[in-house]
Amino acid sequence: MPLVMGDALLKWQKYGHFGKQRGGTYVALAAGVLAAGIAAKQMLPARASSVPVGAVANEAPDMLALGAPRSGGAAAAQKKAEEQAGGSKNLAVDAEFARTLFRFVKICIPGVLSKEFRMAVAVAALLVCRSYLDVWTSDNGGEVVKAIVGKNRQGFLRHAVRDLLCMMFPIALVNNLLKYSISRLKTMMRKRLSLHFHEMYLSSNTFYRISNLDKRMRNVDQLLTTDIDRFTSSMADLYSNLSKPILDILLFSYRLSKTLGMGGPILMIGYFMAMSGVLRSIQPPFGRLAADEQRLEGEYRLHHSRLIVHSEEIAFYRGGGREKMFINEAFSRVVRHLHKIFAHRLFIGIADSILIKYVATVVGYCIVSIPVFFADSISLSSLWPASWSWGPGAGIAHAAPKVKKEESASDIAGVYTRNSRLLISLAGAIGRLVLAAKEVTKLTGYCSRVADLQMVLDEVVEAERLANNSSTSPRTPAGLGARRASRRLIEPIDGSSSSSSLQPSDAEHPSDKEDEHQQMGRRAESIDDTYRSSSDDDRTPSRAASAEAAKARAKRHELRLKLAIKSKTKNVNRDLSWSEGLSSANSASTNELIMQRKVERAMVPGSLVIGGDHLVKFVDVHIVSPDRILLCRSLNMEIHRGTNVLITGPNGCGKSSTFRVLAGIWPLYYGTLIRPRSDRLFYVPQRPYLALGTLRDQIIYPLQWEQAQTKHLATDATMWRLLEEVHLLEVARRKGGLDVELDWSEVLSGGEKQRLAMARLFFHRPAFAVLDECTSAVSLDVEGFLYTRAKDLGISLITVSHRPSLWRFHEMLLKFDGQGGYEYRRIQPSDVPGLTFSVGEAETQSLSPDHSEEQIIQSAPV
Ligand SMILES: Nc1ncnc2c1ncn2[C@@H]1O[C@H](COP(=O)(O)OP(=O)(O)OP(=O)(O)O)[C@@H](O)[C@H]1O
Repeated sequence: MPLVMGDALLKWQKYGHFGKQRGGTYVALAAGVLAAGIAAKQMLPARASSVPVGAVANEAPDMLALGAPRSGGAAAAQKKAEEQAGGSKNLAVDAEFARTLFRFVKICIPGVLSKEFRMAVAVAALLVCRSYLDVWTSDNGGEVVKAIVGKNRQGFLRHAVRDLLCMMFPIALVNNLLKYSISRLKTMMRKRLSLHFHEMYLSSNTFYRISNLDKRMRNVDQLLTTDIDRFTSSMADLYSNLSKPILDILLFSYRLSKTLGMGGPILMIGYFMAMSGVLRSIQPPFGRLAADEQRLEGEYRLHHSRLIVHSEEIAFYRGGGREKMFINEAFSRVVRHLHKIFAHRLFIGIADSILIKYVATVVGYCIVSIPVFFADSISLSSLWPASWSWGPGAGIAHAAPKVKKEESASDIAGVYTRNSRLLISLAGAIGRLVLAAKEVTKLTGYCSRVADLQMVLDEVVEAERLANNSSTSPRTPAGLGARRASRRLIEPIDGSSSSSSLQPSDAEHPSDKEDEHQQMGRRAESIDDTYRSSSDDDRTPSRAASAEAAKARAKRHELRLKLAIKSKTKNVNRDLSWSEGLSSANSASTNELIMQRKVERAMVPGSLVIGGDHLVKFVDVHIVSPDRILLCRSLNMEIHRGTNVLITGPNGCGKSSTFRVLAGIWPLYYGTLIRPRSDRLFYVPQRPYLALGTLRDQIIYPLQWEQAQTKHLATDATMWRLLEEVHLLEVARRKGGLDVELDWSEVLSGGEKQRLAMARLFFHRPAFAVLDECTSAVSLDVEGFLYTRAKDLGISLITVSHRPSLWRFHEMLLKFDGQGGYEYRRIQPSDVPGLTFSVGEAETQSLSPDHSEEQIIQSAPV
């Protein structure tokens, strides 16, 4: 840029100062156009040399810094982001986009009284100020040069010293206030949108469903952090990058028209616009290339993060060499892909230079030469009829270049300086406008990603809400809608599953139990019909099927289910079948009778009944994985408070999955489930989650200390007592006590972590606890103590374990066969040689329906 300006100045000196004044003026203007061409070239987007959008957003207000070099790294990063957002999708700027954008704008700027709206108004006001200051700077620059060339000391002092000193404060203030306000606006909008999404994503178990069950959204973390940031930044940039250039172009063109006529600016604008269209049409698919680059970079990063996470295991295996191979291979793939991108950039860079730099210069020369060489035959103003009062020719017949022979060198210099600055500014404004058009395209990409997230969250949250509603009113269309919506969660994103069927696991042998299985198979098919019909419905924009259709489907299912129950062959392996469950209702407590009736009423697929604290009951529940594998069919199991159940079976048979369904984090597709409120059901996994915070925070998780104090009367003494009960007193003292913040998952051993999780269980004292191999790393003696303590507290234990030592703490056995079948029965002494518990005692516990919650709690020592 300085070279070009110097070159132009030399030409101006040659032809303007020493040569003919008129010719010199036009050559000076040509130099200005040349500079403008280069400036505009720097502003044009979407090519290897394109300006980073963020940089432009920040620099846009600073018209004086148009030619300033920009960070290549930032450019690359922004470009990557830009192309990633656009991806390989063709996203249109249409009414749908406008509607979606408007929805998000309303979230970001909730009303005219909001602080975001006030900030947007402030930015608009500052943009207007900035444009007027740009014009003033150009005019004043011209006056300064004119004073210098004309040796006008008074004029120089007035314009170069007094005026500039007076205006420097407002200019600096407006420039920096503008940058500050745009940044604040971005952050404010990001905050609004992020909080909006946090509200949905972190409500209930939506985060789990999104990442584990709903396969449509990948990298939600990236969407919630990076993409929302880019989207709001892009919106704020667009706001400033659209409004200011339009204002600038009008202002600068008007000013230039006073000396050049309107034709010059309009032809230049037209040329840049046309060329940007041409370049875009021959542009390689940078969106797809960048998406691939992101993927390969992601794979490369993944190898590094796996190395960090599993460093200890890899070190034990001495696997550094093998890992180096993985990492180097992944890195080579990145490099090869980058080379491909560079080759594309080489091609587009050549086209870019020719069309935007050199041909633009020629065009600039031609435009300003027309009045010089063809003054008598062609006038720029004659390109438009002077009679058009509204067009570019309006009033310019007399406004054609006003350079008179008698003008002095200082006048020419002043005109030159002002015009060249105005041309540079005009070119910059055109560039930003072109960029803003690109920004809109980019915004469609970000908008579509955020809109996808919004849509999935809407559906998952709605499914969750309806599922909760359905627990009290399972027959209502809302309940059916919930089940349909929850089924949608396992539809793969491409919808291919709509024609697939619910698959039995690979190990299944239908011939073994032909009769029973035929029936079950039919029922599984009926579920699949539901999947098909519901998935078709669900893909329609209205989502909710008509109430009639829902009722009809419910009726069909009810009928099928009744038939299935009626003709069900008795499973000899089951001690407690559904029919027995019904008949035993006579001896059940009133609560149970009410519950049974609820169950009868709830005989439509996938009904959840939130009951009291005394019962967990599965009635014909199918356990289905998110991959639509039927892990267990028609699970019937009844666990009264006070009964402890041991669950066994081969790996992958669905032991943990049963509790995913019980906890409500996997959808209940079929059957009826009765369970207590979520906070009365506790889950202790094999690898306990330890949150960030103190030891106290680990024990009371997920409560905060204030909540824990209110709800459980928690005190420091309780905390120490719990630590003592799980044999962690010494460890706690060694680590610095209750209030030391450490990364507990790092500083505790596997067994210590499991014992801490048991302290958490004892603190919360739920009605039922699912212990999923949660003492696998604990020594046998401590394990026995922990189980005894849990039972003493009145917690009914549902344990998944392969350890024979744990059998004695349970009365019932649920044994999966790994082929979709199971048995649920009382544990017999013969099951485990050397088992030492009293069967009579166990029987009393498990069969006593009158064993009320109050009795259990009262008998439990605290
Ligand atoms: N999020 C998931 N998406 C898809 N399939 C899953 C998911 N989680 C588990 N599965 C599959 O469900 C099946 C049952 O898993 P589950 O965790 O219930 O096994 P398990 O009986 O507890 O096994 P183990 O004794 O090894 O812990 C497995 O085949 C597993 O691959």
